[in-house]
Amino acid sequence: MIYNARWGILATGGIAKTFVSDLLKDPKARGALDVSHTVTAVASSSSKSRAENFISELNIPGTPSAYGSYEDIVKDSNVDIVYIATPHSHHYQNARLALESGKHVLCEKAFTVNAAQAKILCELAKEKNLFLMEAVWTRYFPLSIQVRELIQKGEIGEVLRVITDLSLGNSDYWDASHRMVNLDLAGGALLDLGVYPLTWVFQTLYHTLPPAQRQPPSSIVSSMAKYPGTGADESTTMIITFPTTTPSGTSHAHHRTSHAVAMTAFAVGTNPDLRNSTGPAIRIQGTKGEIQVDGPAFRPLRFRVIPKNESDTKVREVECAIPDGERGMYWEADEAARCVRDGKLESEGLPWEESIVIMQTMDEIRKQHGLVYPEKIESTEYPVQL
Ligand SMILES: NC(=O)C1=CN([C@@H]2O[C@H](COP(=O)(O)OP(=O)(O)OC[C@H]3O[C@@H](n4cnc5c(N)ncnc54)[C@H](OP(=O)(O)O)[C@@H]3O)[C@@H](O)[C@H]2O)C=CC1
Ligand SMILES: O=C1OC[C@@H](O)[C@H](O)[C@H]1O
Repeated sequence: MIYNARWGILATGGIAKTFVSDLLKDPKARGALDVSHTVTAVASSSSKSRAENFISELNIPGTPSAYGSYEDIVKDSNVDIVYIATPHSHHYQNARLALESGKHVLCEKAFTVNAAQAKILCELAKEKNLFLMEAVWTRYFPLSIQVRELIQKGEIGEVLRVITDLSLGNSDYWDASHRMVNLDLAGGALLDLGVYPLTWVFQTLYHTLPPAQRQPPSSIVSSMAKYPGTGADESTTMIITFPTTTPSGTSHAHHRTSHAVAMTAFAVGTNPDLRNSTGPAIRIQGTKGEIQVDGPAFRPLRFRVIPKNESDTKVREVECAIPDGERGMYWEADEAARCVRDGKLESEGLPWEESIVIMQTMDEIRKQHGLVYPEKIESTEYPVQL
C-alpha cells in the first residue's frame, strides 16, 4: 500500500518553489514505491494571491487551498505535514505554530537560531506525539547514505580527519536587507551555509558511531570575519575535535582524537566555478584511505574512494547523478512521509539530538565572536510577532 503524505507549504520563496517542484515528481521514477506526496495547501504571509500564484506557477495538481496567513494553513484538516520555508529567524515561531496546532513538521535548515529553541521544539514534538525534522536534504541523498555505510564498514579504516567546505565565491555584495546577511533574519554564512560543512563533519565522525557512543565535540576553535555593514558572518572557519572511540566503544589506549576543519565563506569559493565543481569539497581521511566527495557540499553528485597506496585496491569513482530538472529534495520528503506513516517522531538520518548538538556547536562559534542576533529572534518566547 502506498502512503500519501498531504503537505502544507508554509512560505512561497525560493526554496519552497524548488521543494514543491521536486515533491511533484513521480516517486516511482526514483524507486520510491511506498510513498507519494500531495500538496494540499500553500500559505503566504504576504497575501492569499501570492499563495495562489505559487500554486498556478508550479502547476500544483488537485485543488490545493491558498491561504494569506500561516495561522490559517495549520488549521487545515487536509494537511498532515507542514514544510517550513521561511528565513532562519522565523523557524522557531513557525514550527511552534504548526506543532501547537497538531501538525507534523519538516523545517528548513538552519533548524532554529540557537540550540535552546531547537530543544523546545523537540520537547514539544515529543509531548504532542508529532514528527519533527530539520530539512537537511543532503543527508538523505543516496550518496550520503553510501558514504556513511562505507565508513561504518571500515572501508577507509578509522576516520581521523575531515576537511569540508561550502563557500560561494560571490563577486557581488548583498544589500544589507538580504536574508543572507541581515541579522534580523538570522543571516550569515554560518547558519545558512555552515550547516552543510557541519553536516559532513557530523555525519562522518559522529553519526557513523552507534548512538550510545556519539559524543559531542571536545573542543571547538574558530575564526570569523564579519560582513561589512551588517555584522553577520561572511566567513567562518572551524576546527572541531571529537573524542575517538573504537567501533566496539572502548577508548583508544592512546586516546587518539579525530579532527575536522569546516569552512564557509561568501567571497571566496570552494571551487572558483561552483556550478561546474569538479574538485573535492569534502575529504574524509581514514587510516586505510580517503573518501573524497565533489562539491557543492549541499548537492554532491560524485565521490571517490582512494585506498592507501600500499593497498592493491584501485581508486573507485562513484557517480550519483540526479536527472536534469530535479534537485534531489524529494529524498528528505520521502523520509518525512515514511516517518509519519510509521508513527516515528524523528528521523534516524538526523535525530533531534544531533540537530541540537549541531546548533550547540554553532552557538559556541557565535559566542566566540560575539555574533548575537536581535533579542526577539534569539528568544524562546512564543508567540512573538516578528
Ligand atoms: N535546502 C536548500 O537547499 C535551501 C534551503 N534554504 C533555506 O530555506 C529558508 C528560506 O530560504 P529562501 O527560500 O532562499 O528565502 P526567500 O527569501 O526566497 O523566501 C523566504 C520566504 O519566507 C517568507 N517570509 C516570512 N517572513 C519573512 C520575512 N520577514 N522576510 C523574508 N521572508 C519572509 C516569505 O514567504 P511568504 O511571503 O509567502 O510568507 C519569503 O518568500 C532558509 O531557512 C534557508 O536556509 C534556502 C535555500 C536552499
Ligand atoms: O541551503 C542552501 O543551499 C544552497 C545555497 O545557495 C543557499 O544559500 C542555502 O540556503
